[in-house]
Amino acid sequence: MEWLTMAVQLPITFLQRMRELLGDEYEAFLSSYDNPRYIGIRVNTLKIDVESFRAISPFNLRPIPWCPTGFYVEEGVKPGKHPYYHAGLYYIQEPSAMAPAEALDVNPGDRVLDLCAAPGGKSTQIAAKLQGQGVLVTNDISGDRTKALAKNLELYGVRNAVVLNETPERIAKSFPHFFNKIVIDAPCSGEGMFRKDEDMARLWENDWTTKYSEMQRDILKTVATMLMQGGRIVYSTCTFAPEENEAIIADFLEEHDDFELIPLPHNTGFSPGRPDWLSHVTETKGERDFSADKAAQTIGCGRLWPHHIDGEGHFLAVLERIGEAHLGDELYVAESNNSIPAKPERPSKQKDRLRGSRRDNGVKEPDERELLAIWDHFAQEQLRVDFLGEKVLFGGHIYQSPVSKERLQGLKTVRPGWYVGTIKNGRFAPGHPLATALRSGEAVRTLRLTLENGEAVRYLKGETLEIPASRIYCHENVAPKGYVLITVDGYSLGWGKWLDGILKNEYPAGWRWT
Ligand SMILES: C[S@@+](CC[C@H](N)C(=O)[O-])C[C@H]1O[C@@H](n2cnc3c(N)ncnc32)[C@H](O)[C@@H]1O
Repeated sequence: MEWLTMAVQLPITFLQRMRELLGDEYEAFLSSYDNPRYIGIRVNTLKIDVESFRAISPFNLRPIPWCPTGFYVEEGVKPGKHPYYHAGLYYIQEPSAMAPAEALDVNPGDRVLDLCAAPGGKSTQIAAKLQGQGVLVTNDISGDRTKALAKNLELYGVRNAVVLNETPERIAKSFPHFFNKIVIDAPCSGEGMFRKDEDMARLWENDWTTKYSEMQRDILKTVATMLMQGGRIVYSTCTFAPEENEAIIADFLEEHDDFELIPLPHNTGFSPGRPDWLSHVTETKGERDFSADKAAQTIGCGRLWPHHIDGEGHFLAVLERIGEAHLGDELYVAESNNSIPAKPERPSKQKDRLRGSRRDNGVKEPDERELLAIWDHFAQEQLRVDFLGEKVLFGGHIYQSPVSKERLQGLKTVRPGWYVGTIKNGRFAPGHPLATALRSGEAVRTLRLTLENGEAVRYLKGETLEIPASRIYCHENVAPKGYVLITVDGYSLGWGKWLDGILKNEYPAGWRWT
């Protein structure tokens, strides 16, 4: 393959196609590759509101026009190297990539599917819009990538997400007409990311548009079966090729007369879709003609161009299913009664009972109900939270799940919900994600660390800290001994265990500051 060397190396066949399509605009497009790439952060409103973050922000912030919680930070700053990043106060995200979740128009209580979700940029953005109410089913076909997805959801303190590692077809069988919002951030040829990620340009092949467009068409068709009437799908790619963009939308509209395209506003940096480029698809790929009516509608799609806006190349389209959505009244979808018992047993009694039951017959393990009761007791004694959803035991761990167990039956589930902890030797050991999703008043003991004396970083490095009892803030008559929620300036970081002036560090080894 031949290349043109700019600040990045660009494939010549790609540039020839862009010259043909863009005409007079081509030179401006090409010179955008010599501009620096933009770094964006998005404030996590599950943890802090935008104004409060602006007041404490360690970086200069410039608003991103299409995302009210998104900001550009200056080149050279390292937003991933700050205790506030470890507190999940913001997500580092390419600015254009913030557009699709905004167009999805998510509200608390919605049932949302993020089908191609790893590493979680859109999922964390959607979760912030849900504000803990409703359900987010987040999925990726790559098992490896779901690990980063789960970790990001945990870092950002998401309480109502299920993480799956499935094919669209298998999810569709379990969730027919279940969702009212779906985002498909489709696998694509990635042409819009060449400036940000040189590997994308290096690996690009001329036939990728054909390969990916077949995949995208199948995904969109399958996903439509999971959307309820009145629901909305946002389809997005980070590529320029019309085969993967307007052509996918025109074909979909042709085959689904119960859907309409909702035109995107073009006042926030979005350029219109390019119906005129569909003839290029027909000519070069020999594909059938698009109906004039459906083709014309694709002008309502949105394109983000690197020579028009401060961000990389993106495409998005909003599709709505005609009809009215009926979500029901529950904040969560799970139907089971999950109330915490009024008078839980003391842990010591539970421990005796569990040990006793093993002694009686030599083999009996505590059953699920007994283990969940230990979690109930911990929550009752140590936390000040109204837990929503269904508590479930899964792979030896306890979760609060926003959907009923039956829904997930047979699906490759990475996380059935919010991981709250596990039972070890008859006692509840709180999980790290329980801490990251708590606000400072929600645990009975809190320790506030600050940036100034370096204690927050020492905690994040896994060090044991000497802390006098007077610094442990305790609710009511609770003693300082026990699990303590550690915060930086009041924003949760993780657990510590305090005893006699020593804070044992419970920050997980894999998350540590290096
Ligand atoms: C553009 S990336 C997603 C980025 C993500 N939405 C974000 O904002 O962080 C596309 C993802 O689609 C996944 N993928 C590819 N084919 C898929 C399929 N058939 N079903 C679900 N996910 C798929 C890939 O593993 C990849 O992680």
